[in-house]
Amino acid sequence: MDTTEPASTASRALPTPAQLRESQPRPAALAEQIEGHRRAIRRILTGEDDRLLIVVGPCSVHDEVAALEYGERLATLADQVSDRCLLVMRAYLEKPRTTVGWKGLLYDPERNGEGDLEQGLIRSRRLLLNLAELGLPLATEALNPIAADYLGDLVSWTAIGARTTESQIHREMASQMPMPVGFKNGTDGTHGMALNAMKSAAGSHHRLATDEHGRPAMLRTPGNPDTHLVLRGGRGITNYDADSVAAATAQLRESGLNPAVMVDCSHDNACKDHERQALIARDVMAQRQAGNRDLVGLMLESFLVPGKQKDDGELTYGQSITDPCLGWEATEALIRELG
Ligand SMILES: O=C[C@H](O)[C@H](O)COP(=O)(O)O
Ligand SMILES: C=C(OP(=O)(O)O)C(=O)O
Repeated sequence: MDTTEPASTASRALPTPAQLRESQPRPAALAEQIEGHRRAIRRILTGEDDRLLIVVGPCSVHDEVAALEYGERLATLADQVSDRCLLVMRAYLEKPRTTVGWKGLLYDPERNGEGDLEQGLIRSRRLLLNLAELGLPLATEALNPIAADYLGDLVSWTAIGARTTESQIHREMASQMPMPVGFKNGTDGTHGMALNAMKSAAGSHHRLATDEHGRPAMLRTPGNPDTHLVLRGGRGITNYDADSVAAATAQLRESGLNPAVMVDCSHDNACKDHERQALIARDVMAQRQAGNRDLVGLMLESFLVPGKQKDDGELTYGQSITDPCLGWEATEALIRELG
């Protein structure tokens, strides 16, 4: 028998979601703005609004100053293209890792491996408030269900990532979310599990969760009718081409689900080559122009400076430390061309 003691686990109390929200409240005008953004996204998903939904921004936020500068530029562009596109900024504070790695501003804001969830939560909420004040709708990936309780009131569109689409816990969480939710296809490139996720999230669940005061609670969820599929490729297979999109939308229809699809131009669709994102976006637009109105949205990973860098010394301002991103100039030119 192995008698080795497990490594000791240190515990640090955190503010409750209610306490954090109270210390950094969402003003009433912002609440109205966010509800308006959620409605606008829903209208695109149901086809009532023909504009293109574009979720665009850094793979991850590691530097709030650079994220805010990006947000300012995006807000200006969003106004200029608003007749054709609805731009939603990726403000991703939690990163799912294939094995291990930095998990995002929320967990380890100083990126020194020590972790500081209290500061991470405070800084994440402050950043979302500052970005929302720019008038931008915001997107995040909801990874830890408890984190969503601290930040979800500031978010207009949520992703459930490729690594968690099959998780019942995430489907239950999505079923309670007050905003549209995109389920990514799995990391193997198949989309069946995302369709199952949409069916599950549409229904009501009894969730074992915590309430806004951090107390364990049984929550009965209302079900979320505003979910959709995000095609992101997987294991060397891309799935943004017309045949793959047609196969996915046919299956969505057969399952009685909304056929509205977003193509993630990054991740396995781009084989992690950020420059391919523009080619993919143009291919999707050509499909739209050829009459495919099930294609309602695009996701782009984009930051101020193109590419990515290792986080092991002096950093280049505005460049990703996770997946490679399009730079600002290429992003702006591409978005002006789309729609
Ligand atoms: O979007 C970011 C990454 O693709 C995801 O977090 C996985 O990253 P990793 O494979 O580098 O851990
Ligand atoms: C992690 C992400 O995507 P995926 O779940 O598709 O890998 C992401 O969009 O940051």
